[in-house]
Amino acid sequence: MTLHHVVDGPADAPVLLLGGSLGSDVSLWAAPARALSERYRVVRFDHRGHGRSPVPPGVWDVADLGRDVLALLDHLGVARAHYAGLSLGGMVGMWLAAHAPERVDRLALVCTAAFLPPAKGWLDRAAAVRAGGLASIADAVLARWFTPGFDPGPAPRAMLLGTPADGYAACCEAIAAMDLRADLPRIAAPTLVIAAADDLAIPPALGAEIAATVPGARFAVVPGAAHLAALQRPDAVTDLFARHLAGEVVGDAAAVPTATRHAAGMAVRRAVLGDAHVDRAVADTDAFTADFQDLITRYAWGEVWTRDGLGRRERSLITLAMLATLRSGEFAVHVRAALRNGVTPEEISEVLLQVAIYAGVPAANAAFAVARRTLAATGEETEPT
Ligand SMILES: O=C(O)CC1=CCC(=O)O1
Repeated sequence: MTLHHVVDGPADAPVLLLGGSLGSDVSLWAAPARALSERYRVVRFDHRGHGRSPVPPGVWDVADLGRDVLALLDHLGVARAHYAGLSLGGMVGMWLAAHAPERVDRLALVCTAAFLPPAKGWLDRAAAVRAGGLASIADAVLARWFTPGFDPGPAPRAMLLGTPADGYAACCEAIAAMDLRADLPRIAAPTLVIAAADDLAIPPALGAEIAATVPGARFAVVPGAAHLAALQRPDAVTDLFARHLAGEVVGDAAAVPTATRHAAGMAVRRAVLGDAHVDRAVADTDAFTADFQDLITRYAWGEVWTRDGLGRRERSLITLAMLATLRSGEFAVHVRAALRNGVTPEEISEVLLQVAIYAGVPAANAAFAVARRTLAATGEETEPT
């Protein structure tokens, strides 16, 4: 299978591959290709199941999409190329740089993530598209492609609606199954990660996590753009590509420590609260709560829960006492977290006795009730045996 592709620029120039997002085709890159083809042989391609590329039967994963790109390079007789990809295209770029490092020169990753839970959201979207076609999700997708008030004209909707439903759905399923986080430290290509300031589909924090984990990566944020930054701010994206490909040090290394805290916080938050809880919190995040979620992950989880001075078990005991005293709705979540951190039901009971003495019997009484229900739901024994 050969991916549909469009080539611009001199035959003897260095090759730049451009891979697009879910629901896009080669037209996504028309403006950057026009500018960059003065210096590069720009090869824009449609992922399988997209644009004019074939839609192979069956399921596939991001590795299959990456192998399609390697086959395209072979078809073109190109040993090594620069690669830039947006969203799904960036996911393919991370896979390529980690699994075929000899084929990737410089790498640019735009509005993308190495891991994009919850899987259920992607599987639900795939099912909706298989049942009702792209029209059934078009308004929701377009609302996140551009910032409110930006008029992209009719072309992006037509591009999305022109995507084969089976191809789109299979790529949603590939994203549901994707976890490239372990690949990131292996990427040796000089990497520029670009996020869009107003991207609600893949917020800048996820790009920052990539930049924090890929050795030596730089991070830049394009203002005034949402997810399809290549269409909304082609000038800014093209400028960053051009400078990065020319070897200029582009972007902000200072953003990386913040990203590191976010990545570390997210890892601890997942270990303590569980993937299901964190996936729900991430999925519920919107423009109103995004900054708060970022603060919690970076500060509570990335700065305090990660400190060495106390173990997670001790932090859980203290947290239970405080949440019980405050009669917080988060108490049940932290009962489950405490079990994960090695606290026993007997110790939870001791904590609540202490709460009764120092914070008051009513607070302890309410917490005992919640703790008992929560422990029963997790299958923990609460009666003396
Ligand atoms: O369509 C979206 O919601 C955003 C997105 C994720 C991967 C991709 O290519 O687009």
